[in-house]
Amino acid sequence: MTTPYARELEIAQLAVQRAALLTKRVFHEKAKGTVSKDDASPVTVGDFGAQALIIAALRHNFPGDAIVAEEEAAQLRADAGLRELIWGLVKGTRLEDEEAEGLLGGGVRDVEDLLEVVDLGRSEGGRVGRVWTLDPIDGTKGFLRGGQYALALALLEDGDVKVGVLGCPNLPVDDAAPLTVDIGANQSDDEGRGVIFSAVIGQGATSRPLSTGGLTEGKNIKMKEVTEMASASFCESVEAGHSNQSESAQIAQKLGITKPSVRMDSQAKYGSIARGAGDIYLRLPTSKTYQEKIWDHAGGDLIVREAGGQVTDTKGRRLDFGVGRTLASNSGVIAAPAAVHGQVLDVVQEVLGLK
Ligand SMILES: Nc1ncnc2c1ncn2[C@@H]1O[C@H](COP(=O)(O)OS(=O)(=O)O)[C@@H](OP(=O)(O)O)[C@H]1O
Ligand SMILES: [Mg+2]
Ligand SMILES: [Mg+2]
Ligand SMILES: [Mg+2]
Repeated sequence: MTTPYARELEIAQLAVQRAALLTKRVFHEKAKGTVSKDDASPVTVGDFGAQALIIAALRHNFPGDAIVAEEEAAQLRADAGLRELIWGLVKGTRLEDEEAEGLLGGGVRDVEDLLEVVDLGRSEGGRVGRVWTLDPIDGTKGFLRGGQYALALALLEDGDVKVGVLGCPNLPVDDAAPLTVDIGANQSDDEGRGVIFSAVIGQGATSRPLSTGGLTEGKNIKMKEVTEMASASFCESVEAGHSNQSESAQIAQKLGITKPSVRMDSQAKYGSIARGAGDIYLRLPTSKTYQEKIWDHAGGDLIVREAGGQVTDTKGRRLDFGVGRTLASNSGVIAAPAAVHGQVLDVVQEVLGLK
């Protein structure tokens, strides 16, 4: 019998690996084709290009599955220059290994098809059936700033995360490399950087170097044991608008944490704590109206849980990916080693006045 989700995992990892070739090219270009979305957040030719390449691989391999992806083609339909720029990048992006490229299959046919594949990610999600969540560049602000970013892909089945893949081109390959605090900019994908984190439900979590060809061998990863809070630190967002940083400082103080938080963009935070390079990921709501998006958390949630962690919101509920495109029934995120999650949750609730 084959291992459950083996094919989904292989395709997801290869699709992320191929799309990372494109995002790395854009990362090194000064002009990244940035446009502003309706909510004033940025999107680049890298986001659109990576979304097109990953969805083309899913369309070919799993034609019946629904896809919930972050970007949509409306802005490309209105801007011929922008879509030609993206098409130029997409058509030239192939894995160096022909067998791996063959497995992905299909590809994007032409500019018209580019718009079509991007818009295949408009599913409303939900509690029934197979749904892929895709964030082609998670941490676009980090990507623009020269910080961390991630290509994030996950498979939900009936609302549960079954497969999670995070490609992090700017993180060290070495699982034991310490996280540096000055991590909000000046990151690179030089030699020794670029990693894919993956997990399948019930099968543990792995990391492997991001390659330009086929998949390299993976290693199992585990969260670090936190024996005393004084030696731990939080891993948090860079953008002050994405997580309440003054409340997290109070929580750290109450827990006896003295080290400064490691601020890092994107789901690279989940990957970093899953491999034991960081300890605890905290994301505290900044507004009552913002709803977290499922593509910002699905992959990271499974990778951390499969590495020995627990992930809940600030009310202690598991993240619910089955309610649509957002985590409408959750508020904030606490990801920590299972043994200390309860202790962190207690203090979070005390500071937020939730108990
Ligand atoms: N107001 C608000 N509150 C919370 N979260 C928000 C908010 N606005 C945006 N986002 C989402 O944050 C995603 C990036 O999260 P990060 O934790 O990496 O943020 S940060 O860049 O480190 O600050 C980012 O993902 P990308 O758009 O893929 O970059 C957004 O989806
Ligand atoms: Mg995101
Ligand atoms: Mg994104
Ligand atoms: Mg975005």
